[in-house]
Amino acid sequence: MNESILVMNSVAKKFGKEEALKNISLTVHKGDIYGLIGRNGAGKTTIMKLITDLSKESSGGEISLLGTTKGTSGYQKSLQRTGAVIESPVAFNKLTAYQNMKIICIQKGIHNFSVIEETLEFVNLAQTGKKKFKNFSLGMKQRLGIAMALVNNPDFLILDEPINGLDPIAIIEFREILERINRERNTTIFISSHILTELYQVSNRFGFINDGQMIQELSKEEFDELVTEAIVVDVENPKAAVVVLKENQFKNIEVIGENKIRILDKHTPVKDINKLLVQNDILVNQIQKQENSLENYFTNLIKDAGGQ
Ligand SMILES: Nc1ncnc2c1ncn2[C@@H]1O[C@H](COP(=O)(O)OP(=O)(O)OP(=O)(O)O)[C@@H](O)[C@H]1O
Repeated sequence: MNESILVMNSVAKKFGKEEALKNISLTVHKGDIYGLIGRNGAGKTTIMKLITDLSKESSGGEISLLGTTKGTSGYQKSLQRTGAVIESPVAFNKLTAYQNMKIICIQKGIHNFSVIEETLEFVNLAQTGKKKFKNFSLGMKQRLGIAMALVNNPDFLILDEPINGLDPIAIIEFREILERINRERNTTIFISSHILTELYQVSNRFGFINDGQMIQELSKEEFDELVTEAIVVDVENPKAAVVVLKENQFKNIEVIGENKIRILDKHTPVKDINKLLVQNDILVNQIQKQENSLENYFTNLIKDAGGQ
């Protein structure tokens, strides 16, 4: 069975009379890059603040982190093995990346400053020299925030909306860094966003929250299964392709363009289609899974849960 890094069980949080979180339960497994997705005000930051003990939950419920329960003495030790960037990355405007990292090292009792260069290298900030934090791009600021959270090599990394406002190239760079942290440092990552298409690119599991409630938790495979509708094959001779596929028991096939056929059974193995067509001298240019839009899925999920 998968080892759990974070388990929240029926956790609630009220601000005055407002119920910001209503019985939230979620599980992050070791090795996950878990994407917490929810619109503005859904409760993402509140969840992260509860986990990191920046805020107290209302009565009932339980939070367990790296095998310890919040409220017990061991929890602080688990927090020392956790890095977090919540809300926006905080650093001194007039200091460089190196100087900001040095302050964090001192605060965390790390005396071996070689970790600074190493970590800055890891997040592609080693070449920023004398540039001050205030002159960094948003992507650079986010990456410095991560570097600061990584100095003590945490087992668990919490990142609140780190991809907000990044351009597509910065998102790709960001994804590569997260994947490296996850793979090379064995760090489990918990990351939030209100933009599913962006979170989709980096996460392997998802939790969808709306209005303080968990609507659905699922893996990327389960998610792909839900949004995939059909398989589209780009071939040189679509009519011949349909005949060959039908003769070999493939069903629900239609020609949808000059060079395209669509197979409405999303479970058909792509490699079998390719092999069969090539064996019958039909050239295949491309095979693609046709998907429902991710944002549509999210919007419908919220509607089904009673939101607008
Ligand atoms: N300190 C606070 N006092 C009162 N209400 C709060 C406080 N912090 C959060 N809330 C409320 O709790 C709800 C959840 O807020 P939270 O910041 O967790 O949402 P979020 O999903 O992180 O949103 P965003 O994407 O805008 O950051 C909101 O209705 C918010 O107004």
